[in-house]
Amino acid sequence: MKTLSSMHGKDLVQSPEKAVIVVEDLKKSFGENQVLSGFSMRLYKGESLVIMGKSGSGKSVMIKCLIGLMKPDSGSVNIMGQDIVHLNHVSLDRLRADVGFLFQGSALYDSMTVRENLEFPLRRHRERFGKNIRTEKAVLEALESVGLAHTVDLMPDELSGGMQRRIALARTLIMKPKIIFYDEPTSGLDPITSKEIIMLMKKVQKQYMTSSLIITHDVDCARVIADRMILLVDGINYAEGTYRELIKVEDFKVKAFFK
Ligand SMILES: Nc1ncnc2c1ncn2[C@@H]1O[C@H](COP(=O)(O)OP(=O)(O)OP(=O)(O)O)[C@@H](O)[C@H]1O
Repeated sequence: MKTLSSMHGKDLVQSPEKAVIVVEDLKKSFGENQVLSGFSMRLYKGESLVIMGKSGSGKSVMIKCLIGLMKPDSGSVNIMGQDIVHLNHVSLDRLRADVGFLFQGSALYDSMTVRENLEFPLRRHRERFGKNIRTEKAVLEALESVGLAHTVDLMPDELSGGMQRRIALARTLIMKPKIIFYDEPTSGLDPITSKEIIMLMKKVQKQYMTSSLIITHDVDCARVIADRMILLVDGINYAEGTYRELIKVEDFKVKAFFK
């Protein structure tokens, strides 16, 4: 099989020691259905890496293997120096505090105010911040970074879909994660709100100096945000490169993404 994985974005420093996630030769099957058949990737510090794959290509399976929710059949996943596949629950939970998630739907708790929604992860990971964390300050800081400090006492159903997504991002940011996983961050949003979310993701990436792994179908989102992209096809990292590099590739499986 022809792979195009040797192409890389040129602008980022991609020395191995700068990798915050290293995935090697990940394989996962369900019975006869081989979903991942040797997927490898690296996410470098400060980078926005977009992974695209068509529906059913195994993006969710891959993410679940990355965060320890699913065990791969073989291969390795290393996040910030820790071997995820063999990590115990306690260490995994601790590591997950360093990794923020913004998943599809990004559900807020309907019965809690915005403030309570943001306080929730702080309480859950109290040992990370100590007893003396100034909760109110942390909540307002996170809300300010998504431009929604004025909503602190509102309930989720008083907010638009785009605002709810931004609050969910604030709830992720309050943990000061080193890596953020975004799963379809613009799904279900209109084009203008999608653009706002993408610009916000770019802004917080700089402000919080995070590394981002973004799963999306949205080519416009990828074009704007990706420092580098990986196309997941046939269970492998079929093609890798910047948006500009990939749109020039004369391979029908790659071209299918940019039609
Ligand atoms: N727990 C499971 N048991 C059996 N098969 C599964 C399981 N989880 C996923 N699969 C299969 O793995 C394949 C990939 O599914 P996955 O959800 O990862 O796709 P995806 O790329 O995330 O798709 P989408 O973009 O539509 O969300 C599918 O064929 C799916 O049926």
